[in-house]
Amino acid sequence: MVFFSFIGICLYYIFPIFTKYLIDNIISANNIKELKIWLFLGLGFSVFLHSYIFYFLKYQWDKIPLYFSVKLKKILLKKIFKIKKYNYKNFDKGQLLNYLISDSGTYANVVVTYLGTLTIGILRVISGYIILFFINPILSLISAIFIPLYVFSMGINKKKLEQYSKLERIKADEFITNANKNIEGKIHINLYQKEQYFEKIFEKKLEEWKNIRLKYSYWYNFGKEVPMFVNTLSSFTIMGIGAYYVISQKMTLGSLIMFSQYLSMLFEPLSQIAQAIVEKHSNKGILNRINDFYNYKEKENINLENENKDNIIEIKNCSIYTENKEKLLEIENFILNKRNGLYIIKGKNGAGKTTIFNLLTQISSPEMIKKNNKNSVFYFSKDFIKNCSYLYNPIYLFEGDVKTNIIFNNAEDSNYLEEIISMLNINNLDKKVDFQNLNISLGEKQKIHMARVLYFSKNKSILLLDEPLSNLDYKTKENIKKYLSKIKKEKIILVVSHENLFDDIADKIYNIIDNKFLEERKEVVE
Ligand SMILES: Nc1ncnc2c1ncn2[C@@H]1O[C@H](COP(=O)(O)OP(=O)(O)OP(=O)(O)O)[C@@H](O)[C@H]1O
Repeated sequence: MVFFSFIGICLYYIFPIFTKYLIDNIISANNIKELKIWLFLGLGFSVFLHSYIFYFLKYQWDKIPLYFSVKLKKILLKKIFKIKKYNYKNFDKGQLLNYLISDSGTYANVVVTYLGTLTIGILRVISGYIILFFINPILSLISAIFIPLYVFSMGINKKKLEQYSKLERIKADEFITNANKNIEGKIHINLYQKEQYFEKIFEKKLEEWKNIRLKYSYWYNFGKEVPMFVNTLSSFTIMGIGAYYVISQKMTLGSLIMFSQYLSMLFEPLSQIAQAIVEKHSNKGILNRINDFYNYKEKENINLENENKDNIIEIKNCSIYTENKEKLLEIENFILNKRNGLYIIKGKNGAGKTTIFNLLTQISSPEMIKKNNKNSVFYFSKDFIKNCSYLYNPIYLFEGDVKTNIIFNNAEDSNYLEEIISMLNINNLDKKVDFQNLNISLGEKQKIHMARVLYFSKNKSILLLDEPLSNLDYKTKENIKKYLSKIKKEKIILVVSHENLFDDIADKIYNIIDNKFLEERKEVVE
């Protein structure tokens, strides 16, 4: 690209020579015949020059930030997927959407434009200056005085721009989060006729963003205009001094006009450099946060206990706190050895049942666990997550048919899939799941969810089921019961349920009563 740009610069430099020739040789000699040739050549050259600039410089240059931003978007999504599950809650959804949709594009544009403009711009400034020096050394030296002034003017609003660019992004994130909520909640909002209420919140967020954006825009345009002022000032001054040279016949008019054309060619890259520097400052907020996110390092996995081969789970004298540091429950003794079976956890709403599952699968932070004394233990086997399939709520359906929603892109195990779907009475594997999942009923969603977790549990030894019976019909519930009583011989199944349907096939029942995790029914060892 630098090579193509260099050729472009050389071609560009031919134009002022045309002008000088026109003024000093054709106009002064009243040569109409040569004027026609001049016009013809000039036109041909302009077409060639601008075709070259359009294709090799503008179009090819444009590809670079586009390719870079596409690559960056892919990298950022990978990074999002790598964030530990329990740290994910610390990220704002709007912020992550902004990273993927807008910030990555701006980042690529700013970096590529900045580096490109600096390299090509400096090359153009140096070569342009050499030409000016050869035309008129004194005028070129006067022009040089303006260069440091120009450079200084580029950084005049640096601090303000950086400050507002950071703030602008924060407000944009909040706005995107809110916009996303409105889109997701549209039907609910309509049902309660609360459009005005949500519009007000939306407008408030929009207004906050707009006000910061205005301040940002003020400093952005101010920062761009100061170098332009230096530009005008310099060409104005130099033309005045040049006019003196022409009047005192030390320079021809053609040379002065050629000089002024080359001068504008010198100030053009300088303006572009100034522009690129202003862009860099004005997007500092984006550059910094993308860099920070890219370099984001997470705390190492908190190692809870040493490997204990006898038990799958061993929790003794521990308290579980919520993310807001409120005590949720105490577990005096919860030991699950490697004996297969069905274990039920009960308790009122908000007692902490799901939290236990989330802690075991590291969706909730291990920091929520507090050991009460030195004999306390919070242990689950290291490969717990690897060996477990978890019916995690809320239900997640994605674009694709029902079958894809069950097996993702896994190779199809037809017999196994058939066994699951007939047990769950699923008969619409080809049905497309629409944008809002409106064409899938609540019970159908729960069945797809259940089918997925069972399909993925084939080679796993632990199954965690959080409210597996929600919205299901009686027949399907009975089928699930039969199915679980069969597979409990091969797996450890932990179930959170408010229903008593599984009680008679359960090997043990736990209950959370008054914030205490208790064994309600001891295991019957056959
Ligand atoms: N990610 C979280 N951030 C903040 N608080 C949380 C989080 N997860 C759980 N909690 C708190 O923990 C409490 C217990 O939630 P949990 O989902 O474990 O209850 P549950 O026993 O499964 O209830 P339910 O039967 O209603 O599903 C909640 O009231 C909530 O305040």
